[in-house]
This record gives sequence, C-alpha cells and structure tokens, in this order.
Amino acid sequence: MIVTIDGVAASGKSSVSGGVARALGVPFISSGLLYRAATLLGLEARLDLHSAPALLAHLHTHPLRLEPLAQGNRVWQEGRELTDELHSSRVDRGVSVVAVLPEVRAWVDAQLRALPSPFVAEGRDMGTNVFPHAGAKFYLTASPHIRAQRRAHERPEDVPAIEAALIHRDELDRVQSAPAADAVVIDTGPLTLNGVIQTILAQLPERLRSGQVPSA
Ligand SMILES: Nc1ncnc2c1ncn2[C@@H]1O[C@H](COP(=O)(O)OP(=O)(O)OP(=O)(O)O)[C@@H](O)[C@H]1O
Ligand SMILES: Nc1ccn([C@@H]2O[C@H](COP(=O)(O)O)[C@@H](O)[C@H]2O)c(=O)n1
Repeated sequence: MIVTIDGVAASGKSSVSGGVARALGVPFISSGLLYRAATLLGLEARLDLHSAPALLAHLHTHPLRLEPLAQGNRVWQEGRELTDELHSSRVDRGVSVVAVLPEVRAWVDAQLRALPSPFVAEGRDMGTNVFPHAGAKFYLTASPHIRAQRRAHERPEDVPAIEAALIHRDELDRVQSAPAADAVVIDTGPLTLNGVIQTILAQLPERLRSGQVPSA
C-alpha cells in the first residue's frame, strides 16, 4: 500500500510524511531529494542545468542512491553522503530548472517505482503521475508567508527573501504540482505539525491505521 503526500514548497511534506510513516511503521520516500541531488552534482560539475543530456550522462557515471530510512531519507553518490548538502540556498535556486526536464523526471520516476512498497511517498507528483493508484492521497498547502516563517529556522536568509524565493519556486514547479483529483487537500497554516499528521492518520482507511499495511 502506498500513501502519497504532495504539496507546495516548504508546506511540511517531509516532516509530515516522516510522522505518518512512523505511525504506520513503514518507510517514507522523499522524491525531492533525488531532484536536489541531481542539481547538486550538476552544480559541482559546472554543467548547464538546462541540458538533460549533460545531466543524465553525469548521473550515469555518478549514480545516486536514495536510502528511504524511517527517521529521514539519505542520498548517496557511491561512498559519499550528499544529504546534508541538499538543502542549501543554491540547490533551492537551481532545482526547479533541473526538475522541469522530462528526461530527468523519467530518471527519478524509474528509481521511485523500483522501491518496494509499502511506503509513504512525498513530493509534487506522487499522487498524479508516479503512483496514481496509491491507496490514499493528500496535498499540503499553506500561505507563502507562513511557509517562509517556518523555513526561516532552517535558512540564513530573512523571511521576506525566503518568501520571495518560495513564490518563485512555486511558479516554476506549478505544472508538476497540481493536486490529484482524488487527493485530500489540507491547509496546514492553522495546524501544528502533529495536527497535520493526526489529520492525515484520521482519514486513512482503517486497514492502514491499524498497522495492517499490505505490501502491494
Ligand atoms: N504544521 C506545521 N506547523 C509548524 N511548522 C511546520 C509545520 N509543518 C512543517 N513545519 C516546519 O516547516 C519547515 C518545512 O517543513 P518541511 O521541510 O517538512 O517541508 P517540505 O514541504 O518537505 O519542504 P521542501 O518542499 O522545501 O522540501 C520545517 O521546519 C518543519 O518543521
Ligand atoms: N515529485 C517532485 C519532487 C520534487 N520536485 C522538484 O524538486 C524540488 C525540490 O523538492 P522539495 O520537495 O525538496 O522541495 C522542487 O522544487 C521541484 O522542483 C519535483 O518536481 N517533483
């Protein structure tokens, strides 16, 4: 069984997915980390981030591996762990350019679909494109200002600069970020992190809540 949690940038997808996954006793998958890792490798190799052939050739010679641990996802490039470098402002700025490339999206999708279920998958298009047959789908929103205030604890920039960058990234990601028609949309603005997690758990089918998570 797969649960998808999509949403706009910094809406709480990874924090919420981690909490839901722990409650269900399954791993969660943070799809954005693969786009971020591809961007980091492209920046480090000084590649043109608009060039799918250059990026894909580099990804083939420098293979990435997503490790979907219950306590948080990690990304490896052979023996090097990239995880701590993936949430820098320079990766934030470049990642949407990379994510718009269909060839890169196909590369990410193939990696995600190869992972064994059950799991909670978070991103932008988990419920629409990657796992359209998921057993339950959610979509998180919050105003840009609230998201920027939350993110200010994690970035060196001030709230107005973070808010402007989030609005810009929302716009660049707009095409792949539409909610699935059958997703439950949750405005996380008035909710605590635990409040969002509990809201989702309460709406899951009973067979999932009781921990009887089937593998397909
Ligand atoms: N409902 C909430 N109330 C307060 N803080 C929250 C809430 N949800 C998430 N946060 C905080 O907001 C920040 C962003 O959350 P998180 O990183 O999970 O978002 P995200 O959607 O995965 O971000 P990104 O799209 O950039 O990967 C974190 O500091 C997280 O603790
Ligand atoms: N399913 C997805 C997931 C992510 N992206 C792109 O990656 C960027 C970073 O993702 P975060 O979840 O870490 O914010 C995001 O801004 C998108 O450009 C995507 O396209 N599809």
